[in-house]
Amino acid sequence: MSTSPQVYLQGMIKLIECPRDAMQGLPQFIDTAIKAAYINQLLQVGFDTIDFGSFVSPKAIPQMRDTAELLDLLDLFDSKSKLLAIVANSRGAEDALQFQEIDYLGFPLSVSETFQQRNTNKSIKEALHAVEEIQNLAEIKGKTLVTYLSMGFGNPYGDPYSPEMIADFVRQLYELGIKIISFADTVGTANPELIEKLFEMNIQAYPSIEFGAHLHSRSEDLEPKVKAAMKAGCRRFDGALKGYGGCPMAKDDLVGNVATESLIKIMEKCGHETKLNMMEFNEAMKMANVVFA
Ligand SMILES: CC(=O)SCCNC(=O)CCNC(=O)[C@H](O)C(C)(C)COP(=O)(O)OP(=O)(O)OC[C@H]1O[C@@H](n2cnc3c(N)ncnc32)[C@H](O)[C@@H]1OP(=O)(O)O
Repeated sequence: MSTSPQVYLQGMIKLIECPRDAMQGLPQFIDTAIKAAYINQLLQVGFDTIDFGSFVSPKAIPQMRDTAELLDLLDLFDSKSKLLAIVANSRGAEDALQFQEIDYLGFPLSVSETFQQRNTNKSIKEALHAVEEIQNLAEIKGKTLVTYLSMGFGNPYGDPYSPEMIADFVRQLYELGIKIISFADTVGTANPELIEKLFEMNIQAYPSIEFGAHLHSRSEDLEPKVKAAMKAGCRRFDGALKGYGGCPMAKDDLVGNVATESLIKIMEKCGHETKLNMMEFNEAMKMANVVFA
């Protein structure tokens, strides 16, 4: 049965561009000035949010060690985009919250015990405690914590997984006052049926929470996945130009980020105007060729 176009059209789409995710795993350090030039170009495009950097251990993610310096080089005054920085402990949150320019903190929570350890050296219990601390710190400063649920569609480590487990994580996050939760398909295991089910059950149960999709997918599989999320009411999508990147802490068979240009095409097919400046977007695409060469 085909889906009525109306299903896709309700509500504004938010596109979150993730240069941080695109860059973080690259072994050769990208000069801070080059990062800044690229992000400044992205700031001209009109994305809702730019996930631009992270305040984490430079030993864990060496590429992002210059996030504080990078901020000084960003031209934010004529951009409507908001900035998001990833943090993985209270120390990182305190560092990020010193910067007025940052609107959102992002925390990588995981439903996989193995991945939570691997990514943040914490158990899930410890990570949930960190979420609580960071949420409190963010609230004091009037900022919003976005919580990612990585391995949200299954994991390659053999850890337990079920949609009901996800619902339980969402309940706990709701009780901590979390307003935005993004389901991350960190290694690209999701299928359209699971995506629809997960978004539908959680959006219906928690209408006050904004749910997002941080998918990793081969481009040929992407459209049905995005449509499944949209059909279930998801209106927040993460992507990275040309599909660069992915989490370096994840298992070896990592699939890249969702290519933003593919997301835009799918949104347009579904009748959504993305309201992006496509001239600036095309400039950013040209720059990506150089930054990620
Ligand atoms: C799915 C995704 O894409 S998520 C994004 C990618 N993943 C990430 O960004 C997660 C990064 N992970 C981390 O930064 C780490 O696992 C941590 C910091 C959260 C925890 O690691 P731990 O080793 O337990 O931290 P611990 O507190 O023992 O400190 C270890 C070192 O990191 C440093 N460190 C800890 N937190 C921070 C921070 N927020 N900023 C800078 N340095 C830090 C410490 O000073 C210490 O340095 P030293 O060895 O020179 O003394």
